[in-house]
Amino acid sequence: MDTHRTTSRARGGATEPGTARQGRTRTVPPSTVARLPGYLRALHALAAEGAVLTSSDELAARAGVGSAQLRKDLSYLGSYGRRGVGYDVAHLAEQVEVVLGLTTQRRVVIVGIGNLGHALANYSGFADRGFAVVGLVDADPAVVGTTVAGLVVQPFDALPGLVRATGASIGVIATPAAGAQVVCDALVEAGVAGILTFAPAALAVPPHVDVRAVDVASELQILAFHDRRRTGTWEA
Ligand SMILES: NC(=O)c1ccc[n+]([C@@H]2O[C@H](COP(=O)([O-])OP(=O)(O)OC[C@H]3O[C@@H](n4cnc5c(N)ncnc54)[C@H](O)[C@@H]3O)[C@@H](O)[C@H]2O)c1
Repeated sequence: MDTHRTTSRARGGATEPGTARQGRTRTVPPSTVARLPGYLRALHALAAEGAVLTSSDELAARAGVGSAQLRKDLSYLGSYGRRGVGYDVAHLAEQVEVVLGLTTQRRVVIVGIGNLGHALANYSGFADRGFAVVGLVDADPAVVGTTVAGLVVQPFDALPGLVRATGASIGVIATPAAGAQVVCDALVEAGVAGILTFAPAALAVPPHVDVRAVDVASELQILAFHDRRRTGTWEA
């Protein structure tokens, strides 16, 4: 995953609330923040299987990281596990959720209801992870007014009112790259705190807004690079 023009907030990682309350402010590094969703997914899977405790080896294996890395990451949360006992699955999941800001449900507006926008709007997995898709917007009159995933697609000029009325704090951009900055500006103007963009374009945002960019083609290019290096085919 590639991130364009992230803000100092995104670059600086997250502040762990428990430590701030205790008078110490511990910053969780961005690389650790990026691994926390994987730990949370593994913890939820363990909980669903009825596990009460887990070891760092087991959790690390499920999350696909080394156990030393996992222990280091969790130490930023003030969670060290108990020697010979391990980690309490429910408690650790709660700690990770607090750090990731998942204790309240986040509302999401999707702009661009084409192939990708449809798939995202219909994806049931967001609700399980603390996100509710509350609004859909498109610029094409043929798309506006249609119902997707139970929501009526709104016109572009309805975006500010929609964000305010729904209390959405995250905007997802699933438009072509050419229109992405205009959509980004409208989302910022409407008051969202974060933007997830799938459009392959660098976006400029003010410092109080975080941007995450999912650039699938770039990820494929990186895989191609590694494949080429492995097979030693460097010449064109
Ligand atoms: N479809 C995929 O699998 C896929 C994969 C990776 C990345 N992407 C990227 O995601 C984006 C969307 O892809 P897609 O395949 O869904 O495209 P699409 O053409 O099917 O849909 C784009 C939608 O955005 C709407 N739109 C265009 N300008 C707009 C604007 N200013 N405001 C509101 N709506 C606007 C269009 O009317 C259309 O409905 C593209 O940037 C694409 O590169 C798509």
